[in-house]
Amino acid sequence: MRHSESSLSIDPSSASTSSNSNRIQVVFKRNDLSIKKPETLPEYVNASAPSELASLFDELENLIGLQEAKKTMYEIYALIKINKEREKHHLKIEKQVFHMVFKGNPGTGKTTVARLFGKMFREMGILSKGHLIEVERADLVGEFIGHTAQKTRELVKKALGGILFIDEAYSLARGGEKDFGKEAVDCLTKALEDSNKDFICIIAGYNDEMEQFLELNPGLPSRFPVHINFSDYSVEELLDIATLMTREKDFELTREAKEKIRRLLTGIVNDPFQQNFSNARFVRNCIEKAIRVQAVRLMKANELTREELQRLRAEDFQV
Ligand SMILES: Nc1ncnc2c1ncn2[C@@H]1O[C@H](COP(=O)(O)OP(=O)(O)OP(=O)(O)O)[C@@H](O)[C@H]1O
Repeated sequence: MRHSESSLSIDPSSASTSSNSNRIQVVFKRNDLSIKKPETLPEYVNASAPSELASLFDELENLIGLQEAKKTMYEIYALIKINKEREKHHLKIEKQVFHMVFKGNPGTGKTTVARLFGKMFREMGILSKGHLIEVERADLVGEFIGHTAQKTRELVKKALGGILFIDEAYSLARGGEKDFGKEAVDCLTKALEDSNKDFICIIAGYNDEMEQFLELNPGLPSRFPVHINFSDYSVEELLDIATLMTREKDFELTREAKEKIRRLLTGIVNDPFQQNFSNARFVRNCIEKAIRVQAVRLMKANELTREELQRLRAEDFQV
């Protein structure tokens, strides 16, 4: 991860002209913070979701960007509602499978959304518990014959009632035919076959590698019918995330601090040699570091006002 500003930085105003530019933008006010948010929450969700679910929809809606994830959840909610109506009229209801593929770069919100989806599925009656079991290759793959199947089965059991989230799922395909990763995939495929099982499996990772992973076993693509792309955030979205994160921690960014972060992000996002940029996680790390730097600065101050304790200044962002 690069922490230095790039010499290739461009006019910040052009940084926001991403693929998101044709979305409807409204100014969303929560407390006293103004963040531009796309207007997406359909009226039917507002009107019909019970309170616990409505507050989870709010939580989803308040996440910056993530349009595909939001749209998918609105569709699933509508489907569940309409199925209930069909039931009343004795019409057939096709049971849909909600195992999903989350495709996107690091820090684009995949785990955050998976955790929230779990709770929302619980409230919608799709899952009984809604918890998230997050695993990676080492959790699934064993060291001797039979060990992998046992480990995988145990994790599926733990995930019952909730979500089994497999991060960097393609690493299961890393070792080829002889690797125990293949055994894990086969075992998982079998668990997914049982559509009555009360759990949802989400596999996550980078775009291309996920496509290759799905080709590994002919049974896999049809078992993961829901695909969600997690795009890299634009500079404006990352700045909105920075504002949200600081607010949630009871801090605030001065105008100069925001400009400094904007310049830094513009440099990184437009750097053609930039690799492994971790999107919102990079922003979180920057803010956490700035909070430490601010603490040292404040230790030298004569007087500590409430405002100064909250204020993150440009000089606190030492990159
Ligand atoms: N849209 C968003 N709004 C606010 N915060 C976000 C958003 N997306 C991500 N974050 C924050 O960024 C951090 C990284 O997010 P998360 O772990 O969900 O990403 P990820 O895609 O699962 O990353 P990885 O693939 O590297 O595991 C978390 O602290 C999360 O709270």
